[in-house]
Amino acid sequence: MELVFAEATPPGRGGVSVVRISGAGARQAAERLAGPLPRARHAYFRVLTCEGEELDRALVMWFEAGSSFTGEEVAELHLHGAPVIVRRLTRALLDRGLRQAEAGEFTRRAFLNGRLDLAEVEGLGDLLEAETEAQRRLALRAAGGELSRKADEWRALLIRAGALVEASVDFADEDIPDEVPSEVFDLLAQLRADLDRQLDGFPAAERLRSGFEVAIIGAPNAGKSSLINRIARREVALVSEIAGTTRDVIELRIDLNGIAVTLLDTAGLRDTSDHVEGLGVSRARQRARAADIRVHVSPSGDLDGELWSDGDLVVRSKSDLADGGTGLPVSSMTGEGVSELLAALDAALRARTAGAGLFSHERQVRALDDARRALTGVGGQPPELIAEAIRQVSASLDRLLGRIGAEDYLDVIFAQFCVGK
Ligand SMILES: Nc1nc2c(ncn2[C@@H]2O[C@H](COP(=O)(O)OP(=O)(O)OP(=O)(O)O)[C@@H](O)[C@H]2O)c(=O)[nH]1
Ligand SMILES: [K+]
Ligand SMILES: [Mg+2]
Repeated sequence: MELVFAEATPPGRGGVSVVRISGAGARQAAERLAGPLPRARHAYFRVLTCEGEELDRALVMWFEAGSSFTGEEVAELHLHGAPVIVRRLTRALLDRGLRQAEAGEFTRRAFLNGRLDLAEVEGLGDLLEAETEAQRRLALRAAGGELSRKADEWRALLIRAGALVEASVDFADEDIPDEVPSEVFDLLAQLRADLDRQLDGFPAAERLRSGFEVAIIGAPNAGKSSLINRIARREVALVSEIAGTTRDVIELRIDLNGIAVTLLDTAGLRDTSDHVEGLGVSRARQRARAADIRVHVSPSGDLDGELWSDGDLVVRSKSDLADGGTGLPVSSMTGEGVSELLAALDAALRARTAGAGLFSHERQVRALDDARRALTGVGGQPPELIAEAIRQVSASLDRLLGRIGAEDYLDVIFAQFCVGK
């Protein structure tokens, strides 16, 4: 593999900037700048020199192939965190024929070298993007190999079942039908139940990873935009006494006690002859339907019967103006009821995350679903068919971990990584 390098820390000023070099010869490349670095995984404080000129004083270390992040020989230079130093070093490394790494290239190399499987790569990508505690926790489990261990567990079970099927085939006597031992069916039923459980837990896990959507809906002037502004503690949406102020859907990303939530402020729902407002209203309905929860807002505590879904919340807005009525009293003017509303939302979302599984990506679930399909109907067939089903499930698990069929997907996933990762 070609020798590549990149700044592993975010570009800009900081305490330190770390430049990582990966590939055969990484140590030598570092030694040309820093002098001899006899021991792997030892930090050396060195003067870096380039063309006889001092470049920086840095902490330098290297890792042998097989015990680094990428699996290749890696050197790390911990420089003073000034962009000008990184630029000077970049020039020096390019002059020496090293290439700048592409986005995600270090991780891609780690994957190709078998240091990470695809589920771990996805977890790592999620970890870098995590904004809330729930996202961080879920991503860390995936990056730490929990999905991979689950797949290994399933694989062990398949190997045992496969061996039993194999042993049941009596090659000597082709006239007597072969009996598959019942343990095989027990093992496959166990696998199937586990797959079911993980597939059932996907929607909640997916929401934990990507966030829930909560649509604030109601008639014009109900106070929807005022409410989202109150929650945001800033002016994210225009507010006016004119009915039909909001047209586009306005998104506010919040961290609700660790759960990522996107609140949607929407156009007031009504029949209108105004073309543009009409576009806004149909957009509002569409997004409201697709949302996980709708918060129905009106001064009387009414709800939109057409869009109502179990688990939705009802807010009686402008509670500072009038008493009585149904729904949670909330005033965006005084702030009354806002924290109660957020608490209710938190409880509603938390209830939906209760059965969250480990698998949170569509790609992973497709592989699990294939595996489950291969097991469907496995019962009284001849051993050859059962053996074939076992092979198919194995192939699905290989796809899950990216051992086969990942080529097209790799470019997509690594493009989301930043340079230096
Ligand atoms: N007193 C009082 N007035 C409010 C409250 N919330 C909103 N208003 C007023 O009600 C009017 C409409 O508020 P908006 O937040 O624009 O209502 P909206 O539901 O977003 O309206 P559209 O975008 O037109 O559908 C504005 O004049 C607000 O100042 C409240 O809690 N108390
Ligand atoms: K308004
Ligand atoms: Mg509005």
